[in-house]
Amino acid sequence: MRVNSDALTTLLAAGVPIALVAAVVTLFVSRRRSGDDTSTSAPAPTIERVPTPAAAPDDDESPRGVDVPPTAGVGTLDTLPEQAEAPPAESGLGTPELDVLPSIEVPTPAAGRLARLRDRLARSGSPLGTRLLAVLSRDHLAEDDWDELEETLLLADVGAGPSGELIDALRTRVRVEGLKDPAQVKTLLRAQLLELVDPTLDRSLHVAPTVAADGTRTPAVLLVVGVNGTGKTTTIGKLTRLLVAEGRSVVLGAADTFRAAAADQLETWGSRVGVPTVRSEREGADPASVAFEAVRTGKQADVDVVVVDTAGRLQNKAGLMDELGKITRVIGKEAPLSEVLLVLDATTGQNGLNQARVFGEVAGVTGIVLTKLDGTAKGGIVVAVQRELGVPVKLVGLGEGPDDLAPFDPEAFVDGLLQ
Ligand SMILES: Nc1nc2c(ncn2[C@@H]2O[C@H](COP(=O)(O)OP(=O)(O)OP(=O)(O)O)[C@@H](O)[C@H]2O)c(=O)[nH]1
Repeated sequence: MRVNSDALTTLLAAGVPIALVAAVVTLFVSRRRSGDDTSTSAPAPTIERVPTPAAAPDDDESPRGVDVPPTAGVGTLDTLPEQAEAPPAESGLGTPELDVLPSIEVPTPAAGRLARLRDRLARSGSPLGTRLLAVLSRDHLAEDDWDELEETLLLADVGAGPSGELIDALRTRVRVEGLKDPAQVKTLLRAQLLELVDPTLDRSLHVAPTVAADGTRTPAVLLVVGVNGTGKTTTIGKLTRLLVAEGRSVVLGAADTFRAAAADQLETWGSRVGVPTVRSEREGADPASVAFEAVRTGKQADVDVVVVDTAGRLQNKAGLMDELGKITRVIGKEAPLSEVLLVLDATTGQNGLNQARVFGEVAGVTGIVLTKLDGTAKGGIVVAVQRELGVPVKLVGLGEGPDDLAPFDPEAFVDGLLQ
C-alpha cells in the first residue's frame, strides 16, 4: 500500500482498530451462527479501541482509517440472547468495561407484509384503478374516453410507452370481446396492468453467501445507491431487519461518509437488531475504504450478508462514476457484488426516472427499491422505472416504520391499485 505523508498522518490520527474489533465481530457472529444460547442476560463489554494499522490491498485505492465498532456485542438481552454476547476471556481483550444498552428487537417476518402493501395502496385512495374502472364501465367508449384513460395512466407516472400499449390492448379486447360487464372489464384491466408490471421478472434478492469447493464462504454483498434523501439508510435499516428475521447474519458498512449522522443512523438501525456497523469516525473519509473494511470484516466474521450504504450526494455524473466505480472495484478485491440496489423515491416522478437513468449507467443496478410508495397515488412509477432501467423493482417502502419494507409482489400491487 502506498501511503503519502498526509494520509499516514491521518491514518495515525484516526487510530484504526480494525484487526482487534473485526475479531470481536467475528466472535460475536460465529457465536450467533453456532446458535449458542446465553439465556442469562449478561451485559456485554464496551471494547476499548486500540490503534492498529489496517491491512489493505496493495495499490492506490487502499482503504484506510476505518473503525469497526462492536455495536452488535452490546445490549440487555431479553429477547434474542444469542445475538449479543460478550467475547470470552481467552479472546485476549482484557477485562471488559461493562455497559448497559437497549434491548435487541425482534423484527416482524416478511410474510405478513404483502397484505400491508395492498392495504396501504388502497388507503392512498388509488385514483389510478378507480378512475380507470370508472371510465371503462361507461356504456359506449368514445375517443374522448380512451384519451381520458391514457391521461389517467400518464398522471399516475406509468409513462408514455407503457400507457399507449395498455390502451391499445384494452381497446382491442373490449372491441373484439364486446366487454361491458364491470367485473369482466376489471378482470381484463387487472390482466393488462399485471402484464405491464411483468410478473415474470426475477425479483428475488441475492443474499445467500457463496460457498467455494473447499467450503470457504463469502458473504453476499449488497451495495445500496441513490440520491440523498431517497431513503437509502432507512431502507438498509429495514432490510437488515428483514434479513435478521430470516435468520441471516449481517454486517453493515457506513460508506456514506459525507454526513456523520448517516453513519450514526445506520449504526442505530443495526444495533436495534444486533447487527454491527463498520464505519469511519471521520466525516468525509474515503467511502471505498469503509466499504472495503465492511466486506473484509463480514468475511472474517463469516456472515451471510454485508450491506453497504453510500452517499449519492455528488454534483455530476463524472464524480458519481468515479466514486461508485472505486467503491465497486475495491469491494471486488474481497468479494463479488451480489446486488446493486438503487433506491428511488416514488414521489419524485420524472425526476426519479432521470436519477434512475444516471445510476443505471454508472452503477450496474440489479434491483430497484421504490420508497415512499405510501405517500403517492402514482404507483405507475413501478412500470416506468422498470422499463427505464430494464431491472425489476425488488422492494417497496411503505412508511417510516421499522418494518415498513416489503418484497415487491406484482399481483398484490395491481390488486392494491384496483381496490
Ligand atoms: N413515508 C415514507 N418515508 C420514508 C420511506 N423510506 C424512507 N423514508 C423517509 O425518508 C427520509 C430520508 O431517509 P434517509 O434514509 O435518511 O435517506 P438517505 O437516502 O439515506 O439520505 P442521505 O443519508 O442524506 O443520503 C427519512 O425521513 C425517512 O424516514 C418510506 O418508504 N415511506
